[in-house]
Amino acid sequence: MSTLSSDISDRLAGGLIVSCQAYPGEPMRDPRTMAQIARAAVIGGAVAVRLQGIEDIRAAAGLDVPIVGLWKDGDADVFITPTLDHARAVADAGADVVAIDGTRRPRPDGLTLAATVAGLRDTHPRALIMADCGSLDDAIASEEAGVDFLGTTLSGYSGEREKTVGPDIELIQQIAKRCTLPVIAEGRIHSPAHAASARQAGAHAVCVGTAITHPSTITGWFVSALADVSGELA
Ligand SMILES: CC(=O)N[C@H](C=O)[C@@H](O)[C@H](O)[C@H](O)COP(=O)(O)O
Repeated sequence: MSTLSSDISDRLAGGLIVSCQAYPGEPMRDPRTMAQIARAAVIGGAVAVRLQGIEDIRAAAGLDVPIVGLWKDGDADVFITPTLDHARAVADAGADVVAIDGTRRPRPDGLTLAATVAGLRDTHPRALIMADCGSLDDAIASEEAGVDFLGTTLSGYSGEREKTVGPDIELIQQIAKRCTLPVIAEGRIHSPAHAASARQAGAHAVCVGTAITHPSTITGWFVSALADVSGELA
């Protein structure tokens, strides 16, 4: 592990990364809004923030925590920072850690994951790389490809694993046991208890998005709980 990588890894250790994302067409889809949410998360104790899109990453510059940046683009299966050009643009925008698709699926630019990692290292040696994986085999391949962090982001979304209710604790355990790199647990961590379980399962850090930064979904959780009670009372 390089000095740079171990510095950031130390800052993330045991901590919470907050993913601040609004989806196309949503009212909060605005870089200034996302930067404000990111600042609020830092005040709450986040050790890093995860931001989607070049403008959102730029808008969050100057925060006192590392930025994990990604760029969701395209209609292909591989859409999280899908190509080397996307990865370079995310690094140029100011991300300390570039999150890229870490699955073994074909990438839109035809490069392998290893070639993508090597290409980014060539032009942006200071950028660290997080592989967003969907399975243990993805994580093993990503580690071999030379990334810095292994995320469970795509578990339940890449076709290799069931979409668990809550985090995929089994996958976190499998990766932590089999791989050497730090694991970032991400995906459907919907409560502090989920976050604690992910950490206990071997995660180096835990990334939460929806449950902190997506008010429409959170509102929906409350609305359906009330609807369930109304059904029982009827
Ligand atoms: C699968 C995919 O596209 N995941 C994205 C990755 O950046 C985001 O939409 C998620 O919100 C993020 O991973 C955090 O997960 P959760 O929102 O479940 O806490």
